[in-house]
Amino acid sequence: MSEPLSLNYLPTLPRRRDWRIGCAGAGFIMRDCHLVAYANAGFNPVAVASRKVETAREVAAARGVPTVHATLDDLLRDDGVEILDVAVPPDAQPDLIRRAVELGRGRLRGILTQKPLALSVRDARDLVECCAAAGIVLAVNQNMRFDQSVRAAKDALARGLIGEPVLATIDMRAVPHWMPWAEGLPSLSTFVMSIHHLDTFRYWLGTPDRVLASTRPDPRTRFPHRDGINLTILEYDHGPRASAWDDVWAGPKAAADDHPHAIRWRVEGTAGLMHGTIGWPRYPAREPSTLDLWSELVPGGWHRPRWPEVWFPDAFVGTMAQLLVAVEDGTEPEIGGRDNVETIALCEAVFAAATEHRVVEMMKGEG
Ligand SMILES: NC(=O)C1=CN([C@@H]2O[C@H](COP(=O)(O)OP(=O)(O)OC[C@H]3O[C@@H](n4cnc5c(N)ncnc54)[C@H](OP(=O)(O)O)[C@@H]3O)[C@@H](O)[C@H]2O)C=CC1
Ligand SMILES: O=C1CO[C@H](CO)[C@@H](O)[C@@H]1O
Repeated sequence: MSEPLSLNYLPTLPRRRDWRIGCAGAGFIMRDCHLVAYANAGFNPVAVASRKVETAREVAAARGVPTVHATLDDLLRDDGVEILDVAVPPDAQPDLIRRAVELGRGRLRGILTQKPLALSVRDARDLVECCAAAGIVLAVNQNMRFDQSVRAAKDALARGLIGEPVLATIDMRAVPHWMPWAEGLPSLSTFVMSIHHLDTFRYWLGTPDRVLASTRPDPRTRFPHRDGINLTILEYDHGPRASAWDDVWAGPKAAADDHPHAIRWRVEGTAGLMHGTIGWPRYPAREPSTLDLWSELVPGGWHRPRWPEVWFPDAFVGTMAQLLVAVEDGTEPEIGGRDNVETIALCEAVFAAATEHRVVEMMKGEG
């Protein structure tokens, strides 16, 4: 093996680390990913609220957040909060954001929402317009773009290291832990899990021109749902094809003892190829994602750069950083609400293609 290839996989950090962040939601992702990452990065969460005050109290004590508000509305009214960080169920998020804009107008500088921004393009677009009209920067925690291997692959693509992209695939054989709020959502795996992979394809290759998809329920998930295992093909008129197998069943769990769950990705180009793994299925163990690259343009055979950071929780530095940088520079965030509207549109297209058994054409520039 040759010298490690130097790929840019880290986020750009803001000049100020002490932006005062208010945390709306205190569930798994806020407690174990957002707040852990912010502590590591030296960010400044000043207050937290949850639906139940006890949840917020526990998280504040565990993660050292100085102020607990009794209600979410109290947090949204907190004059000391400059940046709002939202992590509540997707069907509760739009109303919370609208209320945050109403109560934070003239004070709040930015909002970071969890993915999906909303469960429909219509709602997502409305949130973008509502924040823009109030002068609040809207960014989305669509954080697979900050998975270290996904980001490094984007750098390799942008530098033309594998030539023109031909085929990209993501093969997921892993079991997400659905939260209770997932029951009753209009879509399960498309908007909660596949969205990561669909957004990654958009990040690497852009928005596709059309979508083919198939879905079936997941035998492990006991509540009624339409989209469980998702099989998706994306077509780009300029050439590339992308495909994800989001196998959230992955066989009986006991079989995984000898054949561990995994997410593998691969991108082939006219002058090279790269493939990698996503370490998340081993969470909470810290297993870094990986990338191996071979290119006609980079001498030395296979390159296997490695890094210590992991997607969960380290990538959550990047999603907050992109918002803070945008607020400081007066620019659109790297993953702005407007961009995420197009990912929601892609989720809608995949869900329609799979459930209505038809090829769906994408409208570009949805945001
Ligand atoms: N980007 C990523 O990689 C990930 C994103 N997520 C997203 O983060 C969000 C939260 O997920 P997660 O932390 O796993 O879920 P949890 O169920 O662990 O936490 C949910 C949080 O939202 C609150 N909540 C529940 N229902 C409502 C409601 N109707 N209105 C307002 N608040 C409510 C809960 O309050 P209380 O407990 O006090 O009742 C709790 O604070 C989801 O949108 C999910 O899609 C999740 C995992 C990974
Ligand atoms: O990455 C993820 C892992 O699975 C979760 C569901 O359990 C998703 O919500 C999440 O975004």
